[in-house]
Amino acid sequence: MAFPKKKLQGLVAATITPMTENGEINFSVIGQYVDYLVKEQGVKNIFVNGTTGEGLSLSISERRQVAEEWVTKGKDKLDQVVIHVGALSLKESQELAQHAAEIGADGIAVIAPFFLKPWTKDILINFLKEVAAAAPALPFYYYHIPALTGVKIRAEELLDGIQDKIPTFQGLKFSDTDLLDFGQCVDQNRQQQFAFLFGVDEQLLSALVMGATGAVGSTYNYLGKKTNQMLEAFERKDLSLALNYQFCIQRFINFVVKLGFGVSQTKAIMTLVSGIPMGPPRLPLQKASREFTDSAEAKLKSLDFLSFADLKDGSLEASS
Ligand SMILES: CC(=O)N[C@@H]([C@@H](O)[C@H](O)[C@H](O)CO)[C@@H](O)CC(=O)C(=O)O
Repeated sequence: MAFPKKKLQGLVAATITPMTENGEINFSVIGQYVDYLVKEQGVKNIFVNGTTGEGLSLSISERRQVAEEWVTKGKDKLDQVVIHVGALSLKESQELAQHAAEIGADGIAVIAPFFLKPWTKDILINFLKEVAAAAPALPFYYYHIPALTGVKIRAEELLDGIQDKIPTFQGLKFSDTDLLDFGQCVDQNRQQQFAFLFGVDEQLLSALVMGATGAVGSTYNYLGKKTNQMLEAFERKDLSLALNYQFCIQRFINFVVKLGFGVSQTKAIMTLVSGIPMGPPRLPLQKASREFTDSAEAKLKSLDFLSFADLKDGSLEASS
C-alpha cells in the first residue's frame, strides 16, 4: 500500500469552503488560503469537505472540485490532505473515495451515515469497509462525531479488530467530549500505529494527556499558531505553560459559544483574521451577524490573538 511515510500528526485544519456572496464556491482564494495556513498559522495538514467545509451541503460534483483544488494548490506546500468522503449513499461515498485516490490525496475519512443509520458496530464497519475498498491504497480514518450523526456506537467498540476488516484503517478523528471513550481507544490500541486525532479544540490539552497524536479542528484555521505553541509546551513537558495556552484558547471559544458558534461564525472569524473572504455559508445555515463579528473581533484583540503576540507564562491572570 502506498501509505505516507509519516503518520498524520500535529494540527490539521478543518478547511472552510469559501463561497461567493451568491453562494457559489469561490475556488479563486484556495491558493491564498493554503499559503495563509502554512505561513501564518504553521498548519500543514488539512481536512477537506468535513463539517466546517459544509461537505454534506455540497453536491458530489462540487465536492470533487473542492478536493481537487486543495490537492492542486497544496502540492509541495502541505504535508497531508485528507478528504472527507462520507455521504448517505454508499455509491456516492465510494465515488468520492475513488476520486480522492485519483487526484493524489493523502487519506480519506468517513462519518457514519446519519439518515438511515447503522445500529450496530458490525453494520457500521460493513459500510465503512465498502467505502475504504474503493480507495485501497489510501489511509482510511473514521470520523466519529456522534452529536451530529446521531450514531452513538462507541469508538472504542468500533476500533476493536478494525484492521482485520478494513486493512487501510489508519486512525480515528474523534469529535466528541467523551474522554473515557477516547482514552480507551488509545489504551487498547497501543500496539498499533494509529493516528488519534482529537476534534474538540477547547479540550485538546486533556486529549493530549490521554495520548492524542494530533488534532483536527475549525479553530486551527485562525488559532493554529497559538495552538502549536500549546503543543510545543506540552512536548517540552511544560504543563503550566500549555495550560495557559489552553485556557486562553478556551476563553475565546467560550465567549463565541455563548454568542452562538458554528460553521457560519467560523467563516466570519476566518475572514476577519486572515483577510481572505470566506463568504456566507450555504442554506440551511445563516450568515453570522455583524454584531457577532464585532464582538468576536473585540475578544480576539483583547486576547492578543490578532497580533499573534506570544503568550507569556503567567499571563493567565492578565487577560480576561
Ligand atoms: C462540531 C464541530 O464543528 N466541531 C469542530 C471543532 O473544531 C469545533 O469547531 C471547535 O472545537 C469549537 O467548538 C471540528 O471537530 C469539526 C471538524 O473537524 C470538521 O470540520 O470536520
